[in-house]
Amino acid sequence: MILSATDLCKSYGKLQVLKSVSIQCKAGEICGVLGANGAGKTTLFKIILGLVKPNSGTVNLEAQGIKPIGGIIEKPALYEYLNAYDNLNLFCKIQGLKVSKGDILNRLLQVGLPIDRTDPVRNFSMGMKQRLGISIALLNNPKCLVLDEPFSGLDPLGISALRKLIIDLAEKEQLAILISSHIIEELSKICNTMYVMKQGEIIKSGLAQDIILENTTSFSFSAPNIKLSEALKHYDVMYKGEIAHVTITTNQVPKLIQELADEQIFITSCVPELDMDKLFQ
Ligand SMILES: Nc1ncnc2c1ncn2[C@@H]1O[C@H](COP(=O)(O)OP(=O)(O)OP(=O)(O)O)[C@@H](O)[C@H]1O
Repeated sequence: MILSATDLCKSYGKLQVLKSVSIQCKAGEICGVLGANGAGKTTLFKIILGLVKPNSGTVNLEAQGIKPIGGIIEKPALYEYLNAYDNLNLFCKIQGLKVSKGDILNRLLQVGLPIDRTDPVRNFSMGMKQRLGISIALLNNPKCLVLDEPFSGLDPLGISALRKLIIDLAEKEQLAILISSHIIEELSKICNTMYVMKQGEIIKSGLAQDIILENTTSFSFSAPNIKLSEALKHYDVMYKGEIAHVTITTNQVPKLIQELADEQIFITSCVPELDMDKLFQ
């Protein structure tokens, strides 16, 4: 296990922000922390990064080297008036790294940044700033990367490009990556494991796929002739055009698809719909 945080507690005055939080992440794993605003995600990440001291509990990092962990909290801290190259060069100096011009250009390429952009990073899109932030976080080769709400403020294309970069870093570099978000769809597409946080406590944890399926109480089925189904009359169903929203558990889905196929209704898509109340119960 690269990262093991155990029984972390943190209070600000009377407010208990973290109540015995334990979390683990291994090499090559992308681990999501899902929680509503104020659940304590940023505080947890700050403690893991060593920026805030917990009242009790431990953070153990199984990594050698001068920087076992790197990360971005809230948004990347960049020198807005410098260009990407100069930002990276300056952070290399701050972190005591001797690098050539070629190394810096390679690092920009690694995170998919154009090396011909010489204008200040204040002109950069949020997605480009996140990439540069990740490049800075990766200096000195940490084994663990912590990204607090990395998708916030990005458009769908930016989200998908950043998702690809994060998956590559986990798979190719075998980094242990911790990501927070309050949007489950963002985490479900990228995480292997997931922790659900509510008011400073971990209320659920496990494989991301299992958590999603266990908390899915309805599916939407699409087919051009779905409204003609007799089988669906035996289910709790609501129609919207060619889509039927059916209250059904995951293990009932194959039977329903078979019943529909027997009626010559061939499903073109079947999408699980998470029950957020159940998820945060
Ligand atoms: N330095 C601080 N002093 C006092 N209270 C704080 C401090 N930092 C965080 N808090 C409080 O701790 C709680 C958890 O905050 P935190 O930022 O960790 O939550 P979060 O899950 O990251 O929320 P968000 O998704 O809105 O960023 C909030 O009630 C917040 O106001």
